[in-house]
Amino acid sequence: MAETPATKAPAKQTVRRVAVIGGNRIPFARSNSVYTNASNQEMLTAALDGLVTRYGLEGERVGEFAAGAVLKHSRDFNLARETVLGSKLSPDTPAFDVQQACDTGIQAAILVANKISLGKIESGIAGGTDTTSDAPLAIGDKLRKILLEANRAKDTKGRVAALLKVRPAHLAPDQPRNSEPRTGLSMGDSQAITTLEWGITREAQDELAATSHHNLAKSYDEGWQDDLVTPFLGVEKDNNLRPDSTVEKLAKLKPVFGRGEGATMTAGNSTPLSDGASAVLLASDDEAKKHGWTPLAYFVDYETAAVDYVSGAEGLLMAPAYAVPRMLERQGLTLQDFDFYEIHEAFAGQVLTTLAAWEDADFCKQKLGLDKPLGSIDRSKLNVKGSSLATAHPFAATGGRIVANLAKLLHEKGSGRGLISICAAGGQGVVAILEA
Ligand SMILES: CC(=O)SCCNC(=O)CCNC(=O)[C@H](O)C(C)(C)COP(=O)(O)OP(=O)(O)OC[C@H]1O[C@@H](n2cnc3c(N)ncnc32)[C@H](O)[C@@H]1OP(=O)(O)O
Repeated sequence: MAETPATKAPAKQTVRRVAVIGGNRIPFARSNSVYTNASNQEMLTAALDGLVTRYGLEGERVGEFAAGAVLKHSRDFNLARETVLGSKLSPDTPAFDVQQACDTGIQAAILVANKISLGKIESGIAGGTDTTSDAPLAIGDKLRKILLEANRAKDTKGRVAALLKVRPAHLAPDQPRNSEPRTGLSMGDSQAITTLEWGITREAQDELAATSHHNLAKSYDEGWQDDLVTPFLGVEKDNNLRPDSTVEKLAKLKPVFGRGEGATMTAGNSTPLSDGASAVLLASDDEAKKHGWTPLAYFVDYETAAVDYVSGAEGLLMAPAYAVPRMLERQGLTLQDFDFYEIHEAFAGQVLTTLAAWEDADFCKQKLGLDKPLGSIDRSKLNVKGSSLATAHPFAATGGRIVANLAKLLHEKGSGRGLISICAAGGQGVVAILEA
């Protein structure tokens, strides 16, 4: 009998492991310092081209480039593709934009990893960039509506009639806010509530901040940050780094989030607003072999979670505390089965409340449905090369920094497993596991 579409064998479905080949970033910078004239596209192109040069991809097509920025100008509606067109990659490389607030970078990596895992592409690059120095300013709603009306008018009389409605107050720009639309609270003020609820002390937060600076400073001294794309606009190092940070110095800073006696969050134990970009190359084993690339680590699993912070049922930045146990259960792992923990330091208070929640029997029982607490982690394995408090946190660039850092750490160790945890605005969180 002749083979028909209906009698043909089912289409091939593949699930493959996904290698992290390597990543790089430009040095991160505090807002309104050294990158005031750099756009998202320039920074992302620099991070991407760094990777393209390092892995011999000039003029080549990769399967896909997924990237994003949290704050985008309207001209950047097609940021990832425009970045490819301005880069050393082949213009035949497809690209698409991703946005999940501070989880943008890790989500971009997950999307690329899934496509590789399913056999749809052989390699891909994930990127992220953000600038708060070159933030998009929009015109206010009232002026925008008047201008649209003037644009629609059929004749000069109609246009003039519309434009005459403009009042001086309409000229105030609409600028991006660092606050949640549904609560009106900034990320910092939201976390200040959670920090207070969990009884996290000022000293514990300052200690975590000082450790982050010391770990990052040590990594520079050891030459570990050798894959940064430098100099970028003359910058060689993250300019937020303060190697001389001490708990005593940090204790002198005034609280900037929360109110009254319980306010413990300062500019020293919070990430600063900042600018920067990162990119990570992922590939199948076959593709890595073809190019002679040594995989640094493999993506094993990922999970996302979201919490109801609007009603106050949970803290804004607590989603990773929920995502991690789901992923651990699926993998049959405990919280202690890791050699490295990369927990994004949005605020020292966020890291410490997450760790406290995992140690708390009531939280683990009532909110996670577990018989016993997840327990403590070995703090000497946490953010060993520094994290966002020291590097700074250009929102969408942080995921790529963390994936690349962890993959490099696992490769150097030659074995083992690492946990990634990244909280984001909107009460969301993305977590992942990498293995050597
Ligand atoms: C999911 C997420 O990631 S949520 C997180 C998203 N990110 C955010 O919300 C960003 C939050 N950060 C901010 O809004 C701002 O950076 C703030 C409000 C914390 C601080 O802003 P600013 O007041 O402009 O900070 P600034 O850089 O001036 O620092 C204030 C002071 O702290 C000092 N300082 C900061 N870090 C340190 C340190 N490690 N050691 C000693 N002093 C320090 C500064 O020197 C400065 O001192 P000065 O006033 O004597 O000059």
